[in-house]
Amino acid sequence: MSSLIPKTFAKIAVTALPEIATKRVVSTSVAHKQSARVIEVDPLTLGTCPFRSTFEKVESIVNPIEPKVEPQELTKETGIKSFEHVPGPKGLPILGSLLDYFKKDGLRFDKMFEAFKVRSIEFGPVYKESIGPIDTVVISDPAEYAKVIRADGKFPNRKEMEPMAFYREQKGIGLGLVNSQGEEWHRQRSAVIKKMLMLNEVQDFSQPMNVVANDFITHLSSSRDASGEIQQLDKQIFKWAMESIGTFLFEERIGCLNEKPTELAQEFIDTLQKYFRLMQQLMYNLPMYKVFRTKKWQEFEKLSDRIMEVGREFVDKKIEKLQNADPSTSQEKGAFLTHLISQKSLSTSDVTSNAVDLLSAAVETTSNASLWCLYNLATNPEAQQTMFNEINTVLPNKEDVTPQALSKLPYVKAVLKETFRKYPITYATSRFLPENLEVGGYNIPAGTHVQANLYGMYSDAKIFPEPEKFKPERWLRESKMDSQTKSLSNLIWGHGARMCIGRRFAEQEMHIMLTKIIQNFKLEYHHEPVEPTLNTVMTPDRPVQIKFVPRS
Ligand code: HEM
Repeated sequence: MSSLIPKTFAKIAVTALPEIATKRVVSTSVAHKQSARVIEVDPLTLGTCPFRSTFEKVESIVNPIEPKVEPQELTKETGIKSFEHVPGPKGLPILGSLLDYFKKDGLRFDKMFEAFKVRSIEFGPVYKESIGPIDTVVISDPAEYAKVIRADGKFPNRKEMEPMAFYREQKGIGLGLVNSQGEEWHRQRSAVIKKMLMLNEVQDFSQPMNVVANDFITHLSSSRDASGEIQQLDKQIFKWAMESIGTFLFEERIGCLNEKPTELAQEFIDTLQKYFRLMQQLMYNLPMYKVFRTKKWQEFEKLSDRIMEVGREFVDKKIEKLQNADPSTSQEKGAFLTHLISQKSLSTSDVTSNAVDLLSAAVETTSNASLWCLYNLATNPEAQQTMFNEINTVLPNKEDVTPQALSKLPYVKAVLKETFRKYPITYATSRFLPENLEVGGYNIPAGTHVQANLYGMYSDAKIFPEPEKFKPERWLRESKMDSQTKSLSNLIWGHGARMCIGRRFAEQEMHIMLTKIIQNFKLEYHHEPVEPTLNTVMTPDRPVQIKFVPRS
């Protein structure tokens, strides 16, 4: 048992991208057994990654790749230093630097983004750290990380969300898009990608997003207390996020924003909130649940059972409806579940797993990103006024926020980008290298876990002058920022073939909702500053008490 402790802690410690955890991570050993081959890249399957296109034109990708040169030889021939020379904290045998995270005033797992920054200042733009037996290489130089992006293969490997994956394995349920790997992941992704990343498919959904956002404004208006603040604002935004993605996935309103949410909606919100909270606790703690069924695990299992059950109910209901539908009218535009069910490559269990994956990946991310946006706007009245003026010019009569209107609202988009820069909710990327790679003058062997230190890059004064200031202007077309630096904002969504599949959806729904909030309310903040902490994603460390003053 004692040997389990450092190992499992290490897994937790390096879980920088919260949607992910360790385990069946590296397929490089398999990759090495196969011979190198060139794979034609289908841009649709690959996904759109503007960051990638800035740095290179992808014509072909070699994956999986046979290492052509052994690390030592590479070092001798080219002067590139071997992996052993990568700087980093020394640490103890087996434990590595683990104890640094338990010292008084030391580094903290719930502030891993700060730990990355502190380490990179001490050890440089490429450093390695062993927390337990796992080596992680953290890269803080965008040009060096661009090499990792270029090396991203057709089947990029990332860490799993461990409790979620473990639950599904125990229950014999498909791992779904978030946690599956290799060809299995590709199969799932190919079935979903058209609906999620195609611009016109997502734009078709702007009208229902407007309806949900309008309901949210009504909900906020009636939730204001005597001082104009909204208690448990995070919970209210969570309801919006769930209603928005739920409407898209299940093709029907869930009822989260009703004055009295339906029983199912209320139960689903409570279940999901508890689920995320528990997931965080399980991810950032010893996974004793793998050894015996701890109390927390039993609770997590119960919540997961319920979530899968509700997902299954929605899917079954839809299947029944489709079976009874008139074929000439069953082609619903933008209907996501209908599309998934129609995919011959997916079983009903796959459909349920993917629907539940999308729901859980969508709610926590968009609700926290929106909360940070509102906080930034409330604490930066000038930026808020500029945003209001822009919205008022484009939509003087509070018309629907259409894709056409959004194309004329660059400042609204800049507010979201600047929010991600200040509070990168996914504060680091995660990849297992598919091939040996030179990064920063060191040879990093295939299979190594590497991460881009987004929080470090985004708060680096050499890259973003006055990083502590909230300045959406820096993202506008007319700003002096070079295009390579601008493209860094894309990394919040990951990169390459495995970048966030909900990106277009998330951006559109957040742009619409934020536009409507600023149209209807002036935001004020009269409390102590809020600090970021990790709660699966980067969240405010206390309730955000924003005053919502209705605009006349
Ligand atoms: C603020 C909003 C969001 C952010 C910042 C975000 C960020 C990310 C990141 C960084 C990844 C990992 C990408 C990689 O490894 O390259 C990811 C994956 C994923 N995201 Fe998002 N996400 C957001 C919203 C959403 C939404 C709304 C959905 C669903 C509608 C979604 C569904 C997913 C899924 C399914 C994956 C796994 C994709 C795969 O492995 O193929 N996300 N997201």
